[in-house]
Amino acid sequence: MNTCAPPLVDQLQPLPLTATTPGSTARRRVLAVGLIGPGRVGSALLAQLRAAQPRLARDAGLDLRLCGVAASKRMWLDCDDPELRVGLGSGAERAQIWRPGNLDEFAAHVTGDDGRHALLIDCSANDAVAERYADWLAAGIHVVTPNKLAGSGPLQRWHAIRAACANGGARFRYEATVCAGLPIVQTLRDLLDTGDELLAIDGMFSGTLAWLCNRHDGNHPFSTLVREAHALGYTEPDPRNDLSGMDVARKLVILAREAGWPLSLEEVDVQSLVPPELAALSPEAFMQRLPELDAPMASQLAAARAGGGVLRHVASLDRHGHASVKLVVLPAAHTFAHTRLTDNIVQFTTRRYCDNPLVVQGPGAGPEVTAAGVFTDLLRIAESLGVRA
Ligand SMILES: NC(=O)c1ccc[n+]([C@@H]2O[C@H](COP(=O)([O-])OP(=O)(O)OC[C@H]3O[C@@H](n4cnc5c(N)ncnc54)[C@H](O)[C@@H]3O)[C@@H](O)[C@H]2O)c1
Ligand SMILES: N[C@@H](CCO)C(=O)O
Repeated sequence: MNTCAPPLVDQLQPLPLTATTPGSTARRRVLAVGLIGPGRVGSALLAQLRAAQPRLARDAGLDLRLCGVAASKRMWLDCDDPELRVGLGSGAERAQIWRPGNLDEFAAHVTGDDGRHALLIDCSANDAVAERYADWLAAGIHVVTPNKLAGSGPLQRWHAIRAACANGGARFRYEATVCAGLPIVQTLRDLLDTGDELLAIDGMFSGTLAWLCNRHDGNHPFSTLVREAHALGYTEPDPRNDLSGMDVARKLVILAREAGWPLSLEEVDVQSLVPPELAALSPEAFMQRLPELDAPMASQLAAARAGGGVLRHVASLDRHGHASVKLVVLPAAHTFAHTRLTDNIVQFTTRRYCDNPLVVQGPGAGPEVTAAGVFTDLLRIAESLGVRA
């Protein structure tokens, strides 16, 4: 939800992404795009792509062609159509012709047979989609995703994805898997590529838990706040992934692997806020029993306050591969105590940034900012494309 007034910069002419003369076709590139997972993030991204298409064509010579949208059971092809409505609500369904979902057909359709550049965006939280990345990349299709399952899943699959990129030349970007739209993966990449050495990463990596810690002041039951965070699009599709600490653990694994450390999810020491008796329920049954978290969370809050501290969800990773995720009590003067709303904060301690770590901070969850992170990845790939079609 974006409640900010339009910034002044919107009134200025945007700068070109590449050195094109407006209207010139000298550097005009076509990028065919398919979106998988039109949920909260996917729908926000569709809206952003639609809004940016004319500007990108005019100022950057980039012809962004939205060729299809695939949901869990059905897909819609040939949707490079100004009438395509975003959000895919009931009105949109009436306006579109859906076919049964088939990711092979979907990828082939986006790729086309005219040698154009093709890019698939996975905005699902589905492992079966992540399982396809290596094949798509090997076939020359670029992949962009906020889905953490490939980056934090089996190491063998992760290596296959990296190998497919190295061998096939297609690019895989996943900035939005860590802290939504914040530049975390790219910052780490830049540090390492310029010869710095990572010593540790510490911070708050959950927008949902940051927001819950900020809002949980004793005036509202914790369960009410979790429902609100879900409705605002901050949580994972199943909020237990946030409350269990597993979503943050996945982010640590993604960053560790980026640094070349072969960390696996099982190696992260994670403290869960979900009691064992609620862990195996269906998502719907879990949401019904959410109030069972109210009393334990109220008592954690009271204990923190009694000691003059605040509750914060903190994660750490060091160069020996030790990774931990937990709810802690911090002194009210601590840097992490002064974050707002869904703020994430990530501290990189490196050989260069040693006495005073490099810090990135800002909103770390929500459809708009996450979609913007995905869009940025798309643009980074588009910048590197040659003219083909
Ligand atoms: N919401 C955030 O703030 C945020 C931030 C960073 C990353 N993410 C990640 O972005 C992704 C999407 O999150 P969301 O909040 O939009 O979730 P969502 O549940 O709103 O959307 C997911 C969509 O994927 C679809 N889907 C599921 N399986 C599919 C399949 N096999 N093929 C095609 N579509 C399928 C679902 O039907 C749904 O429309 C997740 O991987 C999440 O971890 C979300
Ligand atoms: N559910 C996640 C989204 C961003 O990855 C969070 O709250 O941080």
